[in-house]
Amino acid sequence: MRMLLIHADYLEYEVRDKALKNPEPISDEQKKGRLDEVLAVFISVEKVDEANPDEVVEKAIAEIEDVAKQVKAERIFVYPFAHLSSELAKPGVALEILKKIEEKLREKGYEVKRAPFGYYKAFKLSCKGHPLAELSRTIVPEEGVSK
Ligand SMILES: C[C@@H](O)[C@H](N)C(=O)N[C@H]1[C@@H](O)[C@H](n2cnc3c(N)ncnc32)O[C@@H]1CO
Repeated sequence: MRMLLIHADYLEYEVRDKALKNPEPISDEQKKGRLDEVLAVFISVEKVDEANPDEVVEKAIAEIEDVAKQVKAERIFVYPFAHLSSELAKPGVALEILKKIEEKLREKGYEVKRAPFGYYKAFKLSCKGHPLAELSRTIVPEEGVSK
């Protein structure tokens, strides 16, 4: 999994066209979204993650929470982003992993939004520009370690 983490004044998106034949079904309300004072997390789920999705979710939560605490962000925007890797996981697996990340961050008390999966989206992002405002993380499941 590849993550780009941007601490921002705001992130807003608007759904445009389908980017997959069967994108995630969404309500009219989900066609636009915005969060202010947010840690935006752009995530590419990778093929290697398919070996142990639960472990990758746990590691992603730990990394995201570590950065959120450092930048004192209480809102997190989980943003599916297929452009951080050339070895993408299948859409079905990727969506399940992204949903689990969203749910677990919410359980930890963060205000969380997740941008719709499987669409082209316009977005506006206002990066704060401080030294920790732009970070990236790479997460891989342990080789062959079964739970
Ligand atoms: C296109 C661009 O504007 C938009 N931002 C976009 O990337 N859309 C992606 C993700 O929402 C999702 N998607 C599919 N596979 C994956 C994956 N492995 N990991 C993350 N997202 C995925 O499906 C879309 C097409 O790849």
